[in-house]
Amino acid sequence: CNLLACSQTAKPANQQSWQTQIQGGSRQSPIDIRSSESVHDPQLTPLSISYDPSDCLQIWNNGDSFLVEFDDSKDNSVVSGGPLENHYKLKQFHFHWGAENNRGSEHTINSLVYPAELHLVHWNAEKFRTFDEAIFSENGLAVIGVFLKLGRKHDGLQKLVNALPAVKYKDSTVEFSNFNPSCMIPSCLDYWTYPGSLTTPPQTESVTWVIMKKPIEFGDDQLSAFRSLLFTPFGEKLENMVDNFRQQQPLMNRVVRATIL
Ligand SMILES: NS(=O)(=O)c1ccc2oc(=S)[nH]c2c1
Ligand SMILES: [Zn+2]
Repeated sequence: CNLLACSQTAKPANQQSWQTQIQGGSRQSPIDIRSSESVHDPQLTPLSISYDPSDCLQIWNNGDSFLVEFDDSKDNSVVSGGPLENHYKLKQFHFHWGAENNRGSEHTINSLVYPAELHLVHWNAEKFRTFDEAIFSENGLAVIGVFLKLGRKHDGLQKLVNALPAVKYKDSTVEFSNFNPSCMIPSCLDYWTYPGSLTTPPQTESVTWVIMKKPIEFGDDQLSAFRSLLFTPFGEKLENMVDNFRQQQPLMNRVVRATIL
């Protein structure tokens, strides 16, 4: 399923950047992935992803995005393999999107922007005791990024979309159960991987990024439901939750590796 060729050599990273980055940050996210500069690594095995829908707990509007949160007290929803040395537990997933269809994703592919991007956030439960400890630690997190493009309505996503009006306002939560995030993983498991950071504060450099090469499709009405959420709490000025993505950061001294499965 690999449609994007990648060469064997990695060119020197772009050292200049006009964009802001945390003081002294050398591995910030997101980045623009230049497929021709990615390095095919035959040692990258397929990801092993297994989620238990009964671990799904609630949806929370945290004022940045809406987080679908999972019970990480058991070992049922985990990712391993690929570039990961350990198994990582699913903590939450969320999205980033634009006010208009020409922007929204955080990562870009050869400068191509998608209207939205899904982040499945996992933490290294073999090395750390809690998620909060992991976000400040090397190899603490593994985030799977999946691009969303507009097209056919995504049937699996509709259950989530139907729950969004209940979390319209910042700091609202709603019970949400029996949802399997596997329905949002593309059938083609080819990916790029690189060492990076959280894309929102504290922007700690604790993330192994795994960006799926193929997007999933979802419908205009589903994206409109994302855009109907608010950054602001009940009773305050209405500000639609849109354009909640960070600008691309300099690659600096990093190589993006690619699978060809
Ligand atoms: N957008 S993201 O890089 O996936 C991400 C994931 C988990 C996070 O926890 C805090 S705190 N900020 C976060 C950002
Ligand atoms: Zn994110």
